[in-house]
Amino acid sequence: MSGRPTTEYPAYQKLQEIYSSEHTRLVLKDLFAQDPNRFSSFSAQYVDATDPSTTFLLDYSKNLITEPILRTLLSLAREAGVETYRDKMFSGEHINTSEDRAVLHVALRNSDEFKIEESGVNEVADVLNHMKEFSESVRSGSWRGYTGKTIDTIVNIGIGGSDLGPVMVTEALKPYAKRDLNVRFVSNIDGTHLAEVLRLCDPERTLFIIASKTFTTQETITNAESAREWFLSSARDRAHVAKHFVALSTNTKAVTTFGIDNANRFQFWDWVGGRYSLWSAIGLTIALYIGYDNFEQLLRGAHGMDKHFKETPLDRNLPVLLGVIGVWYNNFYGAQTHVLLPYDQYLHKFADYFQQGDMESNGKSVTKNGQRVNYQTGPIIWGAAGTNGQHSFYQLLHQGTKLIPADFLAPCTSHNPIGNSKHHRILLSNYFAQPEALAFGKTEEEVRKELGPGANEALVKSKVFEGNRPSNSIMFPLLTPRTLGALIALYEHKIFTQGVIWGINSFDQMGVELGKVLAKNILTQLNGPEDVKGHDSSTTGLIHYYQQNRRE
Ligand SMILES: O=P(O)(O)OC[C@H]1O[C@H](O)[C@@H](O)[C@@H](O)[C@@H]1O
Repeated sequence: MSGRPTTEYPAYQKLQEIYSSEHTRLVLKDLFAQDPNRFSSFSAQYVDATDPSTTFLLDYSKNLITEPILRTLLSLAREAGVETYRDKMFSGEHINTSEDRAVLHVALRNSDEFKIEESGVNEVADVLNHMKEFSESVRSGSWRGYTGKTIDTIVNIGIGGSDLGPVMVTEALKPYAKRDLNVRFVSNIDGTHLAEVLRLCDPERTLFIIASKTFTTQETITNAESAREWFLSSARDRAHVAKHFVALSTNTKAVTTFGIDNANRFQFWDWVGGRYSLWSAIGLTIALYIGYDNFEQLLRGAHGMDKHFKETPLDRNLPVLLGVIGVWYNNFYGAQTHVLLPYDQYLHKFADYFQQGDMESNGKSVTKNGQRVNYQTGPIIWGAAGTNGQHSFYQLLHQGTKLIPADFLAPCTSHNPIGNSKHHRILLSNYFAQPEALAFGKTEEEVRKELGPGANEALVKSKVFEGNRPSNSIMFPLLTPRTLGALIALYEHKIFTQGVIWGINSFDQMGVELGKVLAKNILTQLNGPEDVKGHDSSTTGLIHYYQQNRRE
């Protein structure tokens, strides 16, 4: 994150040479045949230092790497200053230079271990207590709505980082949830989202959580105002808002203006980036759903990974290993995307979550010093829960023309062992089979043998799997709050590592601004064709079409 283009580091140039001279010889089948110990050399077990039951295995042996390549990739991380910038982050230095802010999501889950000087850090424990008290009163039924009834539905209104984290985690940790409490999410400005959720709510028993770091986000404020209107059409008296609306925000003034009691505001700070905020007050919906103690376990799990990232030498540092291996494909093999494939239905929002986490962080094309990069930065992140993907897009993973590095994740034990774990064994057999098929493929010779003499030539070719498609596999005993915390932090620090290597600022998001500004202007021009001014002919034509065809 020094802002130096990554191509200037000696290790980068060395990697370029290695790639040019060796990549045709990097064949997984051969690498495994040559080294019977490849799995043990290229895998590692993570164990939380204070809770050995929080553990996972990372197998990175099915990657197109050798020891010298990995060593050179780690040299690149060192030359780019990953260790220095990691320490700067943990000590509260303002590494988000464009916004002059510290980057301290690690302080939100710090059980007092790392000493961090930054205003607000000493308030973290108070906010957690506030969240504990509040979530316990709602869950126990002592918090009552305006007619004296208990709360049975939480509606989280927020977008981006104020939505995706709570959505992903409440889905992932459903087995720990209070099942008689419904959680619903409204993010999209499309009135359909709010309308369909409100249809499921009883105003006497619904609690709205207005989640917005800035409390100025158009979608969230508009949805919150409409929700308040809906609520007041039953409750009538504005004084009842206090029992049904709480805010999670850094913006005290805007929350008060909205009419939310200061006692019902949960504070956080500008050093928490939206996409790193589920650990802050933004996690209130999570605490309400799974209980504060489980929320705390989630924080502890992340803290364990923070310690690992901070203290482990780079060659055994799991986020760093994932980061540099990703750089290898992204910058040398020209891979454009990275796919996340959790074989756990509870993790079905994992890829959606890390689309923001990764793409908003590393989707940048200038360095921290303002120089246009002449190399690739953040990959396109996508994915879906296994085995569904196998029946849709895996065809392209196996036989398409693109290289798509993949991460496969799975629990050894299911929370739902129905049929004596029959389902889970089938699920896992697929989890094991897919990376194997991707890596080792199926040769023409094997296909011929299978089809027998005289087989149609085109058919033979179409059944060949070239293989040599890389993947990481991550396995954990059970998806617990603590394990999930560790896994999320693993990916957060991977993203950090890559951002430092690419010399970009992973912590601002200027790219979301332009569209917002244009939309505000266009909103004032939608009445009639005479209002539409200052656009290209395409935009003008589209707005005119809308004006001619709307039925309002
Ligand atoms: O929480 P807020 O302030 O409503 O922001 C919601 C989202 O807005 C923008 O799209 C970006 O800044 C995101 O990073 C952020 O998560």
